[in-house]
Amino acid sequence: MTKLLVRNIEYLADQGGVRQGDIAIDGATIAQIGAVGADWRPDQTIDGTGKLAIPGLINTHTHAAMSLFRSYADDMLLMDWLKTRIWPAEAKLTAGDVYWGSQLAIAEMIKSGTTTFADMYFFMSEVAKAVTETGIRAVLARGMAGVAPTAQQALAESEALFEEFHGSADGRITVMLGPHAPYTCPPDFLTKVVALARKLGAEIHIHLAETAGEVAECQTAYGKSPIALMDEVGLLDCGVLAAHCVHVSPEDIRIMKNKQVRIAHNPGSNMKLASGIAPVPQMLEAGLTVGLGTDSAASNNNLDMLEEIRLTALLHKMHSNDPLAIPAGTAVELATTGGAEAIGLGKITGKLAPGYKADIVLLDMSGLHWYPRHDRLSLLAYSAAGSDVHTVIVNGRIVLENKQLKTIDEERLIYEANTRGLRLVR
Ligand SMILES: N[C@@H](CCSC[C@H]1O[C@@H](n2cnc3c(=O)[nH]cnc32)[C@H](O)[C@@H]1O)C(=O)O
Ligand SMILES: [Zn+2]
Repeated sequence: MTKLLVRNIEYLADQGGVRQGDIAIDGATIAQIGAVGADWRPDQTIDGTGKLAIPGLINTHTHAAMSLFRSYADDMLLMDWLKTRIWPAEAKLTAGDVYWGSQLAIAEMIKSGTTTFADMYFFMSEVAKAVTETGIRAVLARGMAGVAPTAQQALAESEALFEEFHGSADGRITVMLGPHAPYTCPPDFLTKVVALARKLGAEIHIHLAETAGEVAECQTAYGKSPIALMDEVGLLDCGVLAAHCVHVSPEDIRIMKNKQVRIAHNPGSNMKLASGIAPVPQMLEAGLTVGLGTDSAASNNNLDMLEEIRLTALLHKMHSNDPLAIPAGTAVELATTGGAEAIGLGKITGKLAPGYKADIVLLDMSGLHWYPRHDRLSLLAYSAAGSDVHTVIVNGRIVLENKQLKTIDEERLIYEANTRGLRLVR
């Protein structure tokens, strides 16, 4: 097993605050942090001078391969965007497109400090292949629309994905079930999803209460909010990662707390699609687990989690008319520990602490926007940019070194992604 030493670095301590010290990595795991003794004999040493080590950021909700649709259809309403532009283009996707689109997203995520992402899409074995090859960590779900004739096939594919990839790639891949949303999955289909989740012991990743229209439609059709409807079909008993939850009532929040639903908050996507503002301060106050996500590059339009941290802090201050809402430290926590808990990996990633997986990002603090250094946490939340990311370690393996991708051929990737993206919308 390879032993690494990150020497003389400032790091975001598990106990809070920023400290100075060394990080010893043994294989995939953080062995020591703080003062590492001279008896630690590393195979490789990384000089941490002038850098800030943070836990790898967790992108709790995306559709990686949709990066192929970046800049194709902007400035539209969600339903119009999905129905007239995105779904027709997605109908032409091939397995190869999903592989290269996912690689494009993974490359962008690694370069901006994300070490784990939760994905919902199709051709998921291609995504698993890209994850396996590139070294990133991921929680994968085969997106399912519950309408005939594809519904049954989507369930079968989800089961096969779970059997083949859950726990694979040295444990870097986790598989969930991915019913797309209440408006694409009727209750009788969701009942089948619940049965499959129980059989496999799989958790669920779903879009919930994203727009006011979705909630109104659900009320009309079922006399219930999407959250209450999901509770009724038993979905919330499976362990749920719920994307958006923008339009939720205090009663919905109570149900979610009761059923320990974890939320993926996507401020960039919600703002761009004008979906609304999720009541994140109220969710946190109620004790809910909240992580941050980018959603896809087609509704964001990048996958930079440092931007989502900043947007989260700014959006909720503005919305609540309270500059004390979501302070810097909270926003960073949501993107690290909160995100890890949201995707069910809170025991292995999201923290720099002994025993946790070595999912570590080193930020280069030499840029002008890192001076003066009154408060590193403030600099991280409000001033840092994805382009400051210098080194990325996932599961103990260096995947970005001196801003260069170690597991991805960037030139080939750009060619494939560009030609494939343009072909899809021709
Ligand atoms: N509809 C697919 C499976 C869904 S995959 C995930 C889906 O989420 C869609 N998507 C992307 N962004 C959003 C969003 O913000 N809200 C709802 N759906 C989205 C995306 O286009 C993709 O179709 C099927 O036929 O099996
Ligand atoms: Zn989404």
